[in-house]
Amino acid sequence: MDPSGWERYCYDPVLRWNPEVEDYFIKAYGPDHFARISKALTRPSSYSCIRVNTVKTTSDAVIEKLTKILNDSEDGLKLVQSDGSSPISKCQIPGLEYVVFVNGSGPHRIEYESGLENPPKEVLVSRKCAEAVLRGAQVYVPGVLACTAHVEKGDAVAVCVAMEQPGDEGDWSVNMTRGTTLQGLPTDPFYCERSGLYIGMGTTMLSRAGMFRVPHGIAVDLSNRVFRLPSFHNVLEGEIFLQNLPSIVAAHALDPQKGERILDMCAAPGGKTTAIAILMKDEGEIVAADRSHNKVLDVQKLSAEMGLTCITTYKLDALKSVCLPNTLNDSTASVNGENSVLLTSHSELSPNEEMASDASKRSEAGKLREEKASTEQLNGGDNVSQADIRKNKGRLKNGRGRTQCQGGRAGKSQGFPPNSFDRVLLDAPCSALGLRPRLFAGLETVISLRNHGRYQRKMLDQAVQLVRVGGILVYSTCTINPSENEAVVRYALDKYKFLSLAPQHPRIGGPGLVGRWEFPDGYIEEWLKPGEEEMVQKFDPSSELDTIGFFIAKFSVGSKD
Ligand SMILES: C[S@@+](CC[C@H](N)C(=O)[O-])C[C@H]1O[C@@H](n2cnc3c(N)ncnc32)[C@H](O)[C@@H]1O
Repeated sequence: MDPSGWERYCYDPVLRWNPEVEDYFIKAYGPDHFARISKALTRPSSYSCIRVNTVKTTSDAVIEKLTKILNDSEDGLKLVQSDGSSPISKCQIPGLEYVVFVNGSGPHRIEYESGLENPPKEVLVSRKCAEAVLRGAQVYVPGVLACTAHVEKGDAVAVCVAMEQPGDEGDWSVNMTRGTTLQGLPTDPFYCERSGLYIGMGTTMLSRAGMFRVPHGIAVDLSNRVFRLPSFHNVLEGEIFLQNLPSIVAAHALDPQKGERILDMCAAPGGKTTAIAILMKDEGEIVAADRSHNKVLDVQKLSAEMGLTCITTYKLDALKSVCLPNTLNDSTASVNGENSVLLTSHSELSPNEEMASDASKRSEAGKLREEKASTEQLNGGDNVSQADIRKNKGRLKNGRGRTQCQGGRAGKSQGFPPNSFDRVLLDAPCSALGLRPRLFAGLETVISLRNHGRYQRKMLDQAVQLVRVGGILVYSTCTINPSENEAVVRYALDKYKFLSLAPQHPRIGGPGLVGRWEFPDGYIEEWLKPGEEEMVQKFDPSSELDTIGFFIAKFSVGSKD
């Protein structure tokens, strides 16, 4: 293939940001570091991280089973490392020996079998589809946007990505009608824009007509990928959980102890909840709450699959997690020693904060829509009717199962009394600007980023009240945005003098950002003070650990008087 062909048919994406956001991140990280972060975000981690359910099995047993599974699969052959060694290994970080890594590989240079003179047949997929494919998924029918004419089942095709393009008014869109025909010629829609956005070569499982006619199924079997990572979909269910390393570390930072009462305020789908339960050897009580009813069911399902019984799930808005004792209503007060079905004292949000809350809800809604597997409908509201309270009370009296895993219903909670938990995890909803691979980041503005921070501070206000004196609060996000990380920590430490940053074990992330930033509109954001930066963990996607971008702060709760 000629050199210009290589340039076109390769994978070398440039992450697009809102210009003001880019300026802000460049100030925060420095231009070179931010360029490295931006590049790292466009790639998947080079390994899959697997948390072993030590309540059911051991890492040695899992390694043995995975080795067999990989050896038996076609992918496995491709995963064997260049020196012939196994791609599967145990994590060497003390305390994390129950974590197993499976190395992938890439980026690989793919032979697209033809070049500019004789372009390959192509299938153009949505960005979300491409991001999933880069993580190891197949190309499914709903993700296909366009395809070359006369493609038949069994044809070899190059798969490329349709990226959002800037509009005249600072907006972004993919102006492409599903079913568009590609010629592989410069006259094609988005011909130039697709350059450097080829993610692999595969074999069509359907003809072009089939791809746009059938509702689901695999459209392309992508056998030759830019990144090769094994897909562990439905593998060793209940025995393993695919989880990013920083998320596992967040559960360790909480340092849960057997017999304690722990609240996970934004728990779904339950990755950290189940990690915490395993660290507690399934002894004690973990209250796992989430705003979304369907997502709470996911937590129940995961808990049941993993055989964990110490998890109680509730549908609860984290902004309304605290119920004050003077709002107790006899008819809904604690039943059987449970103190979760209570009338709630809700803090009113200012218009700005309503906006923040709405923005965050919208971004959550956006994320939800994008999750192909999810069938969830956003819940219309979190208000609890008297009928619901009566029903809930009845269920409790009749003796609810501890994990409520059966029956497909999530108990609604109206909040918990202050100081009622030993430890609280607030793994907050966030801009998710640390998740990898990410091919586009243009939608977040400095205002939306700040609004995420406001929403998180409101949640933290609730969390602080729920931890008992002497207890622990862990705050985490999966974003690189300082407004949602360091600025939230600054807010917490300045507002609540009884909070102090506590050391975390293990500490494998880097330091947080010290300083402040004045936005062009005059808004000043304060980050950490000197001496605080080593107390938090900031996982840098461009660092050697090769993780997602993630942030963890651990607070000790002193006397609240
Ligand atoms: C980052 S995810 C949590 C991931 C989870 N901790 C895990 O490890 O699997 C954030 C979660 O917050 C939930 N959420 C968003 N707003 C919420 C709110 N106001 N109250 C409770 N949960 C909320 C979302 O439904 C989402 O499941």
